[in-house]
Amino acid sequence: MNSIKLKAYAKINLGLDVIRKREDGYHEVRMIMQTIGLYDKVSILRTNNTSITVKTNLPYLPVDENNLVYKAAALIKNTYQISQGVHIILDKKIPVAAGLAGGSSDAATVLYGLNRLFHLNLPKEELMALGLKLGADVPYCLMRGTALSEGIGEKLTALPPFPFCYVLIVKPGINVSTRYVYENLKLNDSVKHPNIDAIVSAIKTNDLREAVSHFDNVLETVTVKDYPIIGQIKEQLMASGAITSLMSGSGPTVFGLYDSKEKAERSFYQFKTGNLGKQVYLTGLYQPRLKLS
Ligand SMILES: C[C@](O)(CO)[C@H](O)COP(=O)(O)OP(=O)(O)OC[C@H]1O[C@@H](n2ccc(N)nc2=O)[C@H](O)[C@@H]1O
Ligand SMILES: Nc1ncnc2c1ncn2[C@@H]1O[C@H](COP(=O)(O)OP(=O)(O)OP(=O)(O)O)[C@@H](O)[C@H]1O
Repeated sequence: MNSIKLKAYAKINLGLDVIRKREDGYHEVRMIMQTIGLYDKVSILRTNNTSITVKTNLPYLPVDENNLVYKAAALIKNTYQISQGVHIILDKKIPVAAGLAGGSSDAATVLYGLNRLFHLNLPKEELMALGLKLGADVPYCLMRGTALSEGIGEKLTALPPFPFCYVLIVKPGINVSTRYVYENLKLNDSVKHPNIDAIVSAIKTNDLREAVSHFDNVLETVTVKDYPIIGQIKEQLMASGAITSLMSGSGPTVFGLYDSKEKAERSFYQFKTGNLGKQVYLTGLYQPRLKLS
């Protein structure tokens, strides 16, 4: 096998709680992770030289060692002393710096792809440990589906699939860095912590309404205040008949879940023709896990 073509799926957070700030500056979290059907295409080709080269459809993304796909390839090549080069073609559709783990998923996909392309037969645990060096969301992106994520994102527990819903993704035309949001989070007594255990229990009993009633994201306390457009998008999603709407991760993307295709499509059209969303996608929850040994 000289090349491989893969899909790197985006995630949303159905619940996100921050427990405490650790001594190393990272935060201990408890999150419900969910893969959605929006993906980037990643093609990896073995080459006749020793270098890593990257090509992407987005002119503003780096193609050097600052791109997460480059970092993932370099990590594999250095760790396992692989001299042969690779060319990575990255076709991005997942909005960038959006809270959808686009870069993390691309990196996870390259780890997975190179494991297969170079017949490394690395066990899941080893791939996930490598992934964690690239970003806190990368281990989850190697798992996919519905999961509880703890620690800084590396302690993963698979959950039963969340009941299918249509997902409307709305990213406003603002950029918010993950680091900024965590650094500006104030974990004082007035912060309302979501009941992550209640979401886990409701998922286990397949109770959609009960699960949704506990959805919340503490990082909204930073962004909704700074960027009122996030609150406006949430309001429009709810007014359009969404079961719930929430900011994903550190934002600024907001998602709405729908049990009706018709309502989701009508809302999609409303956002597409309005001025709240710069990037708008209609997709669904995506449940298959990535198969690892
Ligand atoms: C917001 C989420 O996307 C929710 O899934 C993740 O918690 C963030 O995951 P990520 O983007 O893969 O995170 P990284 O690339 O490892 O870290 C970006 C920055 O976010 C902060 N960070 C991230 C994860 C975490 N548990 N605590 C943190 O404080 C750190 O300041 C770090 O410098
Ligand atoms: N392959 C990549 N795709 C997207 N961004 C990348 C990539 N490689 C490096 N980056 C850089 O990483 C930054 C974060 O991008 P990304 O799209 O992963 O954010 P995110 O969706 O907010 O991630 P998360 O949800 O994990 O916090 C961007 O500013 C971008 O320049």
